[in-house]
Amino acid sequence: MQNKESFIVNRLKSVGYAFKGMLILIKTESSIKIQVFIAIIVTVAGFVFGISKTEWMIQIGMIGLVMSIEGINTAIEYLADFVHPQHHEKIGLIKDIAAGAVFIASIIAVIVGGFIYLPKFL
Ligand SMILES: Nc1ncnc2c1ncn2[C@@H]1O[C@H](COP(=O)(O)OP(=O)(O)OP(=O)(O)O)[C@@H](O)[C@H]1O
Repeated sequence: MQNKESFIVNRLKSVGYAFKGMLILIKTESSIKIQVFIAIIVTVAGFVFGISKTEWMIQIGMIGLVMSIEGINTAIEYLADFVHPQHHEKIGLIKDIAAGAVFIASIIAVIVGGFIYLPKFL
């Protein structure tokens, strides 16, 4: 019983740490602030254009995809600066690849956004 309780307490603590990490990300990273702003704009657009339930699910999925990869990219940047604060070609490569992942997700999100909203104007 004690084991089960400590399991639940540990899970709750982990959720708390993850929540703290999310707040740090939103408070300190300018790129994620821009993404939050875009997420608000497309959410408002979703209501204005009355997008379908499926379109909402896809839109929310895209927002989650971009923001979560941005979070991982930020963590990689912090880790890279921590393990090697000096300028190094490999650190630059690691950071560029991590940023490339965000770029891929963002391009996909823009294309998906086009599929959702362009027909509303045509
Ligand atoms: N220590 C380093 N050694 C080599 N190149 C680096 C180093 N730090 C950064 N760079 C290069 O500069 C670019 C920008 O790095 P930086 O850490 O400022 O990321 P950023 O994309 O500006 O991040 P942010 O999301 O915080 O705006 C990297 O993608 C990399 O090409």
